[in-house]
Amino acid sequence: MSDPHPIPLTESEVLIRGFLAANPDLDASLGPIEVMTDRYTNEEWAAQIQETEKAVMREVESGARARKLYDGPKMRNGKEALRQLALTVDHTVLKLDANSKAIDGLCSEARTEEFKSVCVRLNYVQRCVSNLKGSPVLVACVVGFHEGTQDTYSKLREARAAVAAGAAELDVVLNHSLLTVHNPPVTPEHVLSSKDSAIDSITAANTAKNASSSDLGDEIPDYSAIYRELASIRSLCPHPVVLKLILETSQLTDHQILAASHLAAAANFDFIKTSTGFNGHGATLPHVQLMVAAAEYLAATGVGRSKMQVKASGGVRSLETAIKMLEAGAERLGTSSGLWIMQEARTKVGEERGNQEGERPPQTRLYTDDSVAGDY
Ligand SMILES: O=C[C@H](O)COP(=O)(O)O
Repeated sequence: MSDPHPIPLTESEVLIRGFLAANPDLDASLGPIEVMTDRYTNEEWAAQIQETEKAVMREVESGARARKLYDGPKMRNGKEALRQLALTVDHTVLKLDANSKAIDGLCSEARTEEFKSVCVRLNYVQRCVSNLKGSPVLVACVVGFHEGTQDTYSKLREARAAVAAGAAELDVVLNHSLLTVHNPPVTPEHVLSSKDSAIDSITAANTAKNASSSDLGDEIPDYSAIYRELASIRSLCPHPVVLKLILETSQLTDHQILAASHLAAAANFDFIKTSTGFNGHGATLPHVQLMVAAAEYLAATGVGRSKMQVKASGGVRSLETAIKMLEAGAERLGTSSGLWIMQEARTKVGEERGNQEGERPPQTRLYTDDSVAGDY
């Protein structure tokens, strides 16, 4: 029999075809698949990323980016501001010990507050979809959470399963270890001074170990492998599925954040998102500014089909932080403190309007631990 594919398949194509062959039942639900190819070598990606970095850093270092303010919800606008704010919130529960009751609570709060979405792990997607039937609240599911180091095939399987269960949005964790593999060693002081959980210290210690075992500081990271993974997920989860790439910015240098942003845009992701909330610090203002600058530059130079949005997540636990992130250009907030933020917003609206509209929600429950909002 003659070869049905006379042109050699790219690695993305092989991965996607392999996935479809192993999952024939998923095929019908996929819709038209545009198989995205591997496109460039690592050196070619590196050259493009360098251009992006030069342009974006020029703007950031001049101070122009930090001065740029976007329209956030203005509390003096009362209910309209509350509505706008709520529509930026992905109401999130990702703790492993979350139970069905917490998930049901999350959904009913999201309905009441009219949040944009609930963001959960795969095992709760179906439950959320059924809880939220008939409401505009979307269901978002994390993929590769929270390390991002799972192999591409398992991320594809997870992503497809989430879509099949009714998820409208996928928050995919970048395999950031592919970017940081050649980082210089992290100092033991850094590991010890980490204010993060024990798990983060282990991650940091491993990163340090990996970094010190290689002496490859000048090597180009495997950009092709990152692009291949993102392009495969995009191919198998076409629009209207919204794809967000969680960069885990606490683990990355500015250069690496820009490289990841560039690859996400090239693979037609819809959002770049700062953090999982489980590894290192969460969203910081400078990182959000950097990512917004990157998204704008990449759109202006035609990388990707449309402009990526930025989601600030991890440690967004107060109205003040939420508004700062939105004014820096973030368009979505990933937070487990959505109720608290809305409560603060209602109080503020009440204050700014002579207490006319200062009603409070019936309950305020945090889905986070008791740690203080990060001074990021
Ligand atoms: O994506 C969202 C984060 O996991 C939420 O983090 P947070 O619990 O610090 O709000």
